[in-house]
Order: sequence, then structure tokens, then C-alpha cells
Amino acid sequence: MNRRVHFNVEKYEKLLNENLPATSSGLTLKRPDGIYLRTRNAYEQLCQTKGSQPIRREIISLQPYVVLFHGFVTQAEAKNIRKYAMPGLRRSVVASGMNQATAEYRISKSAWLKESAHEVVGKLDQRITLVTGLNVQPPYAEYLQVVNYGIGGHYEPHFDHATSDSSPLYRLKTGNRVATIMIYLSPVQAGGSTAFIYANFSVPVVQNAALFWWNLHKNGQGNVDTLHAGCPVIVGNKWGMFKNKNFHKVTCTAVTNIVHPKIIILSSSTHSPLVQILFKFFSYVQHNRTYTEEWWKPLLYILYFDLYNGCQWLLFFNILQKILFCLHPKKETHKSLELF
Ligand SMILES: O=C(O)CCC(=O)C(=O)O
Ligand SMILES: [Fe+2]
Repeated sequence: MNRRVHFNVEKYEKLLNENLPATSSGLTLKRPDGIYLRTRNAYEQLCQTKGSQPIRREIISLQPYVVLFHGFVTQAEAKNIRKYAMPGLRRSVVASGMNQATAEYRISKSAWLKESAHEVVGKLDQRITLVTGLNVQPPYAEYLQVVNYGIGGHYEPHFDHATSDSSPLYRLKTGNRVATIMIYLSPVQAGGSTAFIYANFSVPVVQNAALFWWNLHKNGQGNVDTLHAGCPVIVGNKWGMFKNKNFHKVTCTAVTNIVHPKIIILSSSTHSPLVQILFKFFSYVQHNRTYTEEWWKPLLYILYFDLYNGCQWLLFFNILQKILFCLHPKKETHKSLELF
């Protein structure tokens, strides 16, 4: 050690000694008291508990809205899910008119995992709800689907939402797919990215992370910018897990549990008599009240309210009450419409 360095180290150590914390002079460190710290023990414990760490969300794109939640599953969870799905894996299918069929543009195997398959499935549903604010329990959403791509496996550009009324999604009365979350359950040595074609970006496989995006605009129309593909796997084996959140059910959840601003379109073609009555009601109001400019407009965006598909009367009246509140002459602002 040269002399100058030696001198500096001495000086540094002297400084450290001079600025030793109070503990070394016999005083113990004490937490400040204060009523505002009442929850401190619980808070600190939660912060230190493994599994209660904040989720790290990386915003990949705002239009379309695509985010990546890092460390969404643990290594062990990913391994277990692959194990439970393995026996059920079958060649993946795609919608083909009214049916489902295998297709050259989707080369992979997939299996559905119900909550009863293993407790981890329920846990993941809960976690998805926590980060997205969406109720993803069936029947509000589809079951978890595990997908496995071998070398060359891929899924050519497609939309996750239905783009035609003849889609099986409509026939099943599940509504369109409002959002997709895809969890990467394995690393891939080369290839396998998820590419958003019109939006012009791709997301490489990040093991244990979850990619989330909205398929539909807030008005319920499909977002064409979500056209995406699973790129071919070049080296390795890609495992993913999907969850699709369906559309009309959002109406029900949003009313009971106002978690996400989703606007649902009132459709005059819906056959439910109650929807028809509501529609007539809106048309009447629209023609007979003119006190604020287009005040009625947001009302038309309220409900695609398929009462035959699980919404309950109570929810229906809850909505109606809120609508009437919005119609109050003093309420000129659209802000009062914080239904969804
Ligand atoms: O594997 C991917 O990265 C995308 C797959 C996909 O888009 C799908 O299964 O709907
Ligand atoms: Fe997809």
C-alpha cells in the first residue's frame, strides 16, 4: 500500500469512528412512538414476508395497453403447473366458424386447468385479480389454459377477442374477451417472443413474468392494435399459461365490486326484455330532455346487460338507480356516472 492510500484509510477510519451511531455510546435505538405508527408492526411484517412483496409492473406499451408483471409466479409454482397440465395436453385448436379445429397457424399443445386441479390454480386466480382488479373466477372468465410449444411451435398473428358475431364466443354467451393475461412458465433459449404486429414491438419470454393486455377498447370495440403472435420457438421449449377475461360478466362484477372502469355498450339487438325496456327508456329520455348538451350520451354506454347470463335483479336495480341519479337535472356533469 502506498503512503497516500495508507494515510487516506486512516483518515477514513477516524471519520467513521467519530460518526458512530448512538447505539455504540450505550444508547439503544428506539422506535419513535406516535398514533400514526399503530399499524407499523403489521406493516413491517408484511413488507418482510416473502410473497407479500410488491409486484413489479413494467409498462411495455400504452397503446395498446400492455404490461409485464415480473416475478408473477415462483419457480416452484411454474414447475407444479407444468406438471399438473402435462397429462391433459392436446393439440391446440382455434375458432373455425361455429366450431373449433386444429390449424397450421397455431402449433402447440394445450390443457385446461380447473381450480380443483390444484390449490395453486385458485391462488393464481386471486393474484390475477389483485393485479388487474378483475374477477377472474369462472364464470366471469375462462379457465386457466396451459400451453406448450416445442421447437418450431408458434401462433401466427391473431386477435384474442372475437371479430365476428359468428364466433363461438358469442354462441357460448360468454361475451367477448376483454383482457388476456399470459404467464411465462419457462425460459426459452431462443425465439418464442410475443409480438404485437401493428403496434410494432415484441416481448421476449421472461420466465415467471405475466404479460397483460386489454383486447377491447373501453367502448367494447376490439382494439386492432392488439394483433399479436407467439413467435416460433427456435431453441428450447416454451410453456405459457393464459387466462381470458370475458366481457359481459364485467358488468356484473363492476357493479358489485367497482374495481375497473369498463364501459359496457347498450345493444338494441339484445333480446332480453329488460334490456329492451332500458333501451326504450333511454330513447325516450334522449328525445324529451334537452337541458344539457348531449348529457344522455354516456348512458348509452352503460349496459350491455345480459340478464339471462348471470346478472341479478339486485344489480339491475342498482344500475337503474344510478342511472336515474345521473338524470337529475342538476347533474349536468358526466362525472356522476362513476358506475364502472
Ligand atoms: O405464445 C404467445 O406468446 C402468444 C400466444 C397467444 O397469443 C395465444 O395463445 O392466444
Ligand atoms: Fe393470443
